[in-house]
Amino acid sequence: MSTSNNVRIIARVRPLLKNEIEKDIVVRTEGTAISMPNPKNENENFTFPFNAVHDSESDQSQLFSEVSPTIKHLFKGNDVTIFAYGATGSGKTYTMRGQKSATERGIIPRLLNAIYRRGKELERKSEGEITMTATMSYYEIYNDKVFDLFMAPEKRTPSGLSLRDNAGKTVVVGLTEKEISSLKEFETLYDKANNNRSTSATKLNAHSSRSHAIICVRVAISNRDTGETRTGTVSCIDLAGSEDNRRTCNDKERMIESASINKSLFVLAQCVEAMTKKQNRIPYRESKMTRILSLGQNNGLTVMILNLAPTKAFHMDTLSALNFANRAKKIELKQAETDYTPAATYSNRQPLPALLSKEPTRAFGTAKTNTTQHIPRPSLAEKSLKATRAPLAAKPAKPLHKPASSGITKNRQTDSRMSTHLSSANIADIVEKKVEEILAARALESAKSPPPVSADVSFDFSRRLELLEKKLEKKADARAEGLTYILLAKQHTARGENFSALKMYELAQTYFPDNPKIMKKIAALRGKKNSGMSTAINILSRKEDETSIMDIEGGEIKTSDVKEELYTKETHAPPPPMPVKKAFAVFTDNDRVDAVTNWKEEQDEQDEQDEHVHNNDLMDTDYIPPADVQQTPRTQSLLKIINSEDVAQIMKLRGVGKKRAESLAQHVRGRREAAIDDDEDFGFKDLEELGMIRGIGQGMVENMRNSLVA
Ligand SMILES: Nc1ncnc2c1ncn2[C@@H]1O[C@H](COP(=O)(O)OP(=O)(O)OP(=O)(O)O)[C@@H](O)[C@H]1O
Repeated sequence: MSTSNNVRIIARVRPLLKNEIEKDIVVRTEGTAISMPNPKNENENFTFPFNAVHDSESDQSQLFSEVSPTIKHLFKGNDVTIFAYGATGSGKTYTMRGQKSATERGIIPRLLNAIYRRGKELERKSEGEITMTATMSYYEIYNDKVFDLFMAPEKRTPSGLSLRDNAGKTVVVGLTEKEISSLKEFETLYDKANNNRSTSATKLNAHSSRSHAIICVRVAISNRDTGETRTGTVSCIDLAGSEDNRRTCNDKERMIESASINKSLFVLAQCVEAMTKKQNRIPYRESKMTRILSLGQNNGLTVMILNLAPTKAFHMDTLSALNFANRAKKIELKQAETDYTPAATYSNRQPLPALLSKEPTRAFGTAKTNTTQHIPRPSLAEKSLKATRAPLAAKPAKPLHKPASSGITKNRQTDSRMSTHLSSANIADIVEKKVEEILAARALESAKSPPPVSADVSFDFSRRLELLEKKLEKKADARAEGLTYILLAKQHTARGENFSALKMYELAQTYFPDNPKIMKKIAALRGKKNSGMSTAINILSRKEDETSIMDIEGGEIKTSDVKEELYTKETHAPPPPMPVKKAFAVFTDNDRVDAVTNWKEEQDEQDEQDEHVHNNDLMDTDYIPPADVQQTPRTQSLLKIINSEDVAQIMKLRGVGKKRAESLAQHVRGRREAAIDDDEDFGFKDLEELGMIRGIGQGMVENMRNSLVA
């Protein structure tokens, strides 16, 4: 047995696609590191070391050599998680699934192939004493709901399948499990199931995955002579792409999908951050995807493939993904039960730099070059196991055919022991978790055999469990929905769409009626309408091939380089006559996550007392611009013209033809019609909001604004 890190992060840069050109390449491989320039200052370079790096020349079989060593671990009865992370169009599906031809098959079919070969070899060598069975389940998480991919979409129940915790593992209740006896059988099932997956075309990828697809293969190795069976599960996850809605030109439905995708990736980032900071509470339960991944919860090996697109068009998304991976790299988990010795066939590798990496995670966009130093230190295996596990680490659930009272007594003992350290909210969590465990055990039992008529489980108790189960499900759904509104609100806030943000917070409030943070945000956003202060606005405008800062102050617009932090924060200023500085950054939702979490890091010390508020990470890290911002006269005139819905007036603005003017007027009309009260201020509130309209953009807004006399 040896000490080893349980998380390996491999970067993979995909080759150029037909429509991409060499001169646009910004991502370079340097041994086991990835380097790319700062989008704001090309003279600066960011460097990120990984366990291994695969450049565009590396083929599917070379990449698979990173994963194949985990099979040994799996056959010893341990769990393995392999996931692909990256922006839309960066090559996740290609990596996990691949193409039909033998050379281009991805990790999943190769893994299955290798499992079969190993199983057959074991059977042959042991002359039948050892046998292997493999069962497969395949599901997707779409809009935070779990759907069985073995089931055709028209047969799905809209609310999806529910999750239960069982002995520290998350179980998807009612999921089809199919035994697969040959590779051929696997391929037929896999192909058929993939047709049930939710994909759609975005501007960035014609077959973009809109869901997280998770394939689980349970491998059971049985010894005929001893009667012993060891079971390990490998989960392969093709995560949905993180994306910038403005670049993908997503419509409303796609935006909701994106909100959900980004929410789970947001929570994933939060989990990773919590693990790296060795926080006791890892918020993995906040989204279904992180719950199922159980990153940092179960004792297993994790291989994360960070897929990167090489060109400038993906610059920000790539930085965001690298930033995410940089955090994940710091995860140190329990000492592995077995050696995890990666294959030595690929040259671009480095032995576990993640374990040695000591540098705290830094935000992107700061002026310094991000080069990680490797400082050896002793293993923190045992310590970090405690740190990375949630304090409520589950004990195996008592099967229901045992006297119910014994299970309950035990739960009580555990709870009272913990209650000296935990808040009442956490105790409620424990109780909820225990009930879920019991329900999960029951779900598993009933899946195996028809429900026994047990004298131990009284009718009353069963009924109580059922009611609790229903209550929990309802609660989870409502909570997920409420969180989605909060996330949407955050996204609108990030884009300066305060009107829509307010609407979203109001919707969220119906799910969390007494939440003081939401109340505060609503009050701030309502108050924003009545603000009256002078402003200097920094707008970070992002175009396909250049990024610049525009300083708008008293009607003057000038372009300048970013000198300090890219993901700027709004700075609060005292009341008039002092001007308030508002820094507004237009960036992707993922960048937003980074920005929010980086901002949070700085605020952490001041905000510690605030932390207990409803234990809600989405709410805790939310950030609302100050309400006290005043617009310049020119901005006000522009907004007045647009909000007038007068096509003739709008057409007088520079660069605006009839079609565009009509479209702008129509947007305003739509907002007016959507307004709830007659006296509601429905018009566009600021330039950023205007720039977010499809086909307008910040450049056009600037143009229109410049055509007005100050
Ligand atoms: N290593 C590679 N070699 C050759 N082609 C690749 C490679 N990686 C990706 N591609 C191609 O790039 C395109 C985008 O890849 P893919 O669909 O896998 O992206 P994705 O990250 O899964 O996107 P999404 O999140 O939108 O589903 C596809 O045409 C794919 O065939």
